[in-house]
Amino acid sequence: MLLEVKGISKNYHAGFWGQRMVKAVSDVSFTINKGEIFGLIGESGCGKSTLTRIILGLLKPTRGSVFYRDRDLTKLKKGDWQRLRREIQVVFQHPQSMFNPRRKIYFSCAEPIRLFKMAENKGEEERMVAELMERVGLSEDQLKKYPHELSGGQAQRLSIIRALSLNPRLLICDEPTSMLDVSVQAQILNLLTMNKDHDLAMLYISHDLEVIRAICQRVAVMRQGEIVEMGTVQEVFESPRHDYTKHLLASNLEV
Ligand SMILES: Nc1ncnc2c1ncn2[C@@H]1O[C@H](COP(=O)(O)OP(=O)(O)OP(=O)(O)O)[C@@H](O)[C@H]1O
Repeated sequence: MLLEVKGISKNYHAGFWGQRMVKAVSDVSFTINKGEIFGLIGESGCGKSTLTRIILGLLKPTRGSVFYRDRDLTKLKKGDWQRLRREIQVVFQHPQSMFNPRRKIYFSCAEPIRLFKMAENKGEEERMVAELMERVGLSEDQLKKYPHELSGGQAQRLSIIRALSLNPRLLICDEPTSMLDVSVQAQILNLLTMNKDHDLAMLYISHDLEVIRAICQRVAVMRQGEIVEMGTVQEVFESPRHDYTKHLLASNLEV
């Protein structure tokens, strides 16, 4: 097992005086195995972002633990996180947020190479960046551009390749295709799944049932902060047990 989310709950204090309590996530547990793609389906506001931020150590849970290779991520110190950052990468819905808007694309592509001291010298760094560009099918001219000059699909392809270039063990994908055209979505999914044989595990968060069905092995359905159903993709899609899942599948609506 690579990741174990164990009894995670998160309450927020809302309202002007913080007197109202919002239960954003309630007692959520699941595991992700090495190399597995685990899907999390949920409507807007069900607590997906809160959960993602807890796994990434950006938010402390009210209760529960997140074990990554037997270490509790909720108790890690900053220095320990720096070492783990390379192993746990994330791809967001808005790829532009991964790039520094004032620096050219080259800067952002070379950033992880510099951060993790992956290149011996400038020449090697440039070769590594050029290789990244080739892997996503973008010309090297794009490196001289600024992030806002890239299309959403180009930016997402780069953010994925940038994350994968660090050879992470876990990739958290938070609605990576929801802002993109259908034609571009397929490219993104190909890029994500081409690394399948490299033991890369993924937490794939989406409201797109078709995508989840196509790429995941197991799936959890989340509603109002709780997991209402979990199983293999076959179990959940072919014999759903919970009314909410049945409703989602029957209406075949995007959540
Ligand atoms: N800082 C906060 N203070 C108070 N309530 C919050 C806070 N952040 C989130 N919430 C509430 O917690 C619940 C879960 O929010 P969260 O952002 O995790 O959901 P989500 O599934 O990621 O939604 P979306 O897809 O729209 O981002 C929502 O009801 C939200 O209003």
